Amino acid sequence: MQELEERIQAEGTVKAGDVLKVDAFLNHQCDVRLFDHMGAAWAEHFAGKPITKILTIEASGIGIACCAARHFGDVPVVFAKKAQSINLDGDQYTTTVYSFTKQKEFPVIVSKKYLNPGDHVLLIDDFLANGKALRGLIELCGKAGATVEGIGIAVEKGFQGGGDSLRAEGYDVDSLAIVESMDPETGKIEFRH
Ligand SMILES: O=P(O)(O)OC[C@H]1O[C@H](OP(=O)(O)OP(=O)(O)O)[C@H](O)[C@@H]1O
Ligand SMILES: O=c1[nH]c(=O)c2nc[nH]c2[nH]1
Repeated sequence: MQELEERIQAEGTVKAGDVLKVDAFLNHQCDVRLFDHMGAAWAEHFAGKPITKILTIEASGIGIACCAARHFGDVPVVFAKKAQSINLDGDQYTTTVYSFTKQKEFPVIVSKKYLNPGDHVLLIDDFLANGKALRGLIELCGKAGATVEGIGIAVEKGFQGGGDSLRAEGYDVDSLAIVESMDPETGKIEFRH
């Protein structure tokens, strides 16, 4: 998606440790017009799939998933929580996920009320790196008996391999920008096309 690549080139910075910082528009300050265009792009890619629900993971996926839902007939958006809460009641599907940016394991929790065997799920997230977050969401869908119809990602870091492993397993992964390489010394970012 040209618009997203241009924003990354213009406003993204490359940090040590394979971190791309795009918090000016994607995952701290949020450009909802861009999010809306991203939702439209996924709707075009996944047209014809019987999507009944969007599933994401807190925190950064939530805003993007909500904007995307407007392009999928306002299907419900469910976000997996990364902490237990007194506000979480009843039976839950749970697993654990290693967080790339926080560098520790988190529980990942969805109430059984909000993920069901009849659901055809589109997974949405801001970043795909090693694929840990998506593996967690896929596991929760498996536990619920829900079908994963596809995966929509804003920025995939292709060199970390998570997306390619999922594609090799047959998942339809639509990443709107795939970073092939990035250099913290020069700041140069190259995309896969
Ligand atoms: O493919 P992976 O290696 O799993 O990396 C991608 C995940 O990392 C980030 O989450 P993180 O927990 O770092 O932070 P967040 O709270 O900003 O969503 C991002 O939002 C993805 O969910
Ligand atoms: O802002 C972010 N930058 C990254 O490089 C990254 N990788 C996973 N999650 C990420 N979030």
